[in-house]
Amino acid sequence: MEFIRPEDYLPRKSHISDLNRYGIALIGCGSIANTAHLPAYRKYGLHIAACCDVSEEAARTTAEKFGIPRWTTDVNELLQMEEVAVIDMAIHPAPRLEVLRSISQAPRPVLCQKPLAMDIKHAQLLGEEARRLGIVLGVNQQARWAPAHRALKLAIEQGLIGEIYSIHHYMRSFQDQAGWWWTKMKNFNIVDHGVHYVDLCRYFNPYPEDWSRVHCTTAQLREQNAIDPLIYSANVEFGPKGGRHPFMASLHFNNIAKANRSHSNTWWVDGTEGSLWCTQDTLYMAINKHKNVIHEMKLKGSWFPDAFAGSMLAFITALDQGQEPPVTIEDNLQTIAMTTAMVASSEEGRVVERTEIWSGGERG
Ligand SMILES: NC(=O)C1=CN([C@@H]2O[C@H](COP(=O)(O)OP(=O)(O)OC[C@H]3O[C@@H](n4cnc5c(N)ncnc54)[C@H](OP(=O)(O)O)[C@@H]3O)[C@@H](O)[C@H]2O)C=CC1
Ligand SMILES: O=C1CO[C@H](CO)[C@@H](O)[C@@H]1O
Repeated sequence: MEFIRPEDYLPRKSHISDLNRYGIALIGCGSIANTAHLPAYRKYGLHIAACCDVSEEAARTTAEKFGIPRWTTDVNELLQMEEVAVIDMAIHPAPRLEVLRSISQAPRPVLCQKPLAMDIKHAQLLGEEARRLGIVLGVNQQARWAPAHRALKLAIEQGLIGEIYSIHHYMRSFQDQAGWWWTKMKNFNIVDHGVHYVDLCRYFNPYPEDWSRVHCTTAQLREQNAIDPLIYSANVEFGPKGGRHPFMASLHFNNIAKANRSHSNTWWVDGTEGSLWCTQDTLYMAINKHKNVIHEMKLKGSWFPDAFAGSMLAFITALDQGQEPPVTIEDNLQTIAMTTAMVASSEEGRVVERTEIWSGGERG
C-alpha cells in the first residue's frame, strides 16, 4: 500500500517560475553551511550567487569548494550585488541583530537559521527589529522538510488514522564532545538542538489550539563535558487545564547515550483508527481494521542535506507567490516560548504555562 509518494515529500522546485532570479547570498560559511546548506542547494540546482564570512579564509575556501562566483568578508559589499535576491543567514544568534541592521541598508528577504534566538526575549527583539527595518524574515526550521517528517505530516493530513490524540518522540544520540560550541552553550540540548523536536511537535499538531503548558525534567550526569543537562523529558498539554483535551504530546531526548548502536530518532502518532510511526528512513502505518498488518514504506532522501533545500525552496516559493514565509517570526516565537518554558520548568520544578512566557495569539 503506497500511501505517500516521494514526489509528495521530497523538496520541489516546480512551483517557482524562474529559480535563477533568486540568487542566494550566504552569510556565515561555517560548519552547517558547508555540510548541509550548500550541498543541498547544489543537489537541487539553486543559484548560489555569493558568500560572506567575517573570516576571509572561511569565505574564500567555501566559495572555492562550491564554485560560488563571488565571496566577501563585508556584508555591505554583498548587498551591492544585484544578483543577490535572498539572504541565507547561517550564523549564531549573537551577531544576528547587527547583521539585520546592515541588511536594512538594501533590504533582501532573509532566511535565518533555527531558532530565531535561544530565548524568547532575544527572539522578540530580532523579530521586532526586522519588522521595523522592513525586512522579510523567515526561520529555517528545516527539520519540517526532512523526508520522514514531511511524509509523516502528509500521512496525518490524509486522515488515514482518524482523529489524532497522541504524539510521542523518542530521540537518542550523543553530543557530549568536549571543546565544541554546543557543550559550552547554556541549555543547548533544549534551546538549540531540542528545538527541532519541539517545533515538529507543534507542526504535527492537527488542532487549531497551540500548546498550553509543559512539564519538563532533565538530568545531568556526574561526569560530563556539557555545562548543562543533555537529557530531557517533556509532557506537553494542549487546550484548557483539566486533562480533557483530545490531544497530548510527550518528548524525550537522551543526547548523552554513548552506545551508538542504541541511537534512534523516532516519532509515534496515534489516532482513533490506527497508528503511524517513523524513523528517519522508514514510515510505518498500522490500521485498526487491518489486524496484524504493518504497512512499511522506505523513504527516499534524508534530513541532511535534503531538508535544507526543502526549507529554502519553500521560502523562495512563498516570495514568488507574494506569501508570508513558511515559518514566520510569530510561528517561531511559539516554538521558542516552549523551549523557554521547558528550561524554566526543569529549573524550577513546576508546570509552566505558555501565557507566562508569551502572550502571542493561538497558532503562529
Ligand atoms: N540542523 C540545523 O539546522 C543546524 C543548525 N545550526 C545552527 O546554525 C548556526 C551556525 O552553526 P555552525 O555552522 O555550526 O557554526 P560555525 O561557528 O561553524 O559557523 C558560523 C560562521 O559564521 C561566522 N560569522 C560570525 N559572525 C559573522 C558575521 N557577522 N558575518 C558573517 N559571518 C559571521 C563565523 O566566524 P567566526 O567563527 O570567526 O566567528 C563562522 O565562520 C547556529 O545558530 C546553529 O544553531 C547548526 C547545526 C545544525
Ligand atoms: O541538528 C542539530 C544538531 O546539533 C547541532 C549542534 O551540533 C544543532 O545546532 C543542530 O540544530
